[in-house]
Amino acid sequence: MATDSTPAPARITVLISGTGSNLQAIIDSRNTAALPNTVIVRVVSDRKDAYGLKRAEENGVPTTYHGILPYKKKYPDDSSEKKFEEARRAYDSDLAKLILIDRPDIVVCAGFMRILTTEFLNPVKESSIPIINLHPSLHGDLIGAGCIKRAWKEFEEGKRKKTGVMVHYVIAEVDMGEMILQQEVEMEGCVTLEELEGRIHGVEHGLIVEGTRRVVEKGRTGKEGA
Ligand SMILES: Nc1nc2c(c(=O)[nH]1)N[C@@H](CN(C=O)c1ccc(C(=O)N[C@@H](CCC(=O)O)C(=O)O)cc1)CN2
Ligand SMILES: NCC(=O)N[C@@H]1O[C@H](COP(=O)([O-])[O-])[C@@H](O)[C@H]1O
Repeated sequence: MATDSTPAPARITVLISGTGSNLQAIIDSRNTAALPNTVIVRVVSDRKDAYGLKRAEENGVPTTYHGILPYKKKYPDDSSEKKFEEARRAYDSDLAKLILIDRPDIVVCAGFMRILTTEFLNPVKESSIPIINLHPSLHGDLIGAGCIKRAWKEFEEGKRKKTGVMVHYVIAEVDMGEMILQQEVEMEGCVTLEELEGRIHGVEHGLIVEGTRRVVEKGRTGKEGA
């Protein structure tokens, strides 16, 4: 409830597909100096078994499972060129309708493992709602899914010594939207992939909260508070 002095809390919708450790970081940061005056209005997962749904439920956050299967059954065309294109577009169109009902001020992709089509991006953009994504690579370095494993392979081959994490705006071109902030992660000294994953996740949890705060702040004041 807004009062004359305190604005209404910024409304956050989070999209997930899995464990939800980054969602947990956002949950834990609500209404702290790290993420002041915020409320998570919904968590949406494309995977029914995503542990992040449980994290949300345990913290009183509304959840929705939005699965692709009914769309693949309705639009079964998996021909080589189609690749369930119609199913994906119908899925994304309904996903946009679903999240717009909550009137979010920001949509955060926190381990959401689907490429979003313009059927989702356009309606959300028309509502002037920013969409941001957490990505385990530096801007313009590695693109798409499986970046941590790819960075590790190149490290083992002596082709790289560092990787990183970024938070960026989501546009149609995957992982190429304007960077909001990023942080390098040194790979030297890592003996296993799991060790690198631990270093990366440790950086992610801070970056996703700060990236969300900056974009929320920009929505409030017009300036991204760095
Ligand atoms: N249009 C955009 N969509 C998404 C972006 C983006 O920047 N633009 N960021 C991603 C997150 N992401 C990397 O950060 C990412 C996630 C998933 C994939 C991918 O190839 N997914 C496959 C597999 C889907 C499945 O498992 O069923 C796919 O969608 O075919 C690439 C990048 C969020 N989306
Ligand atoms: N391309 C997107 C991508 O790879 N995202 C990655 O998914 C994981 C989600 O972890 P979480 O479910 O524990 O938050 C995170 O490592 C995030 O960087």
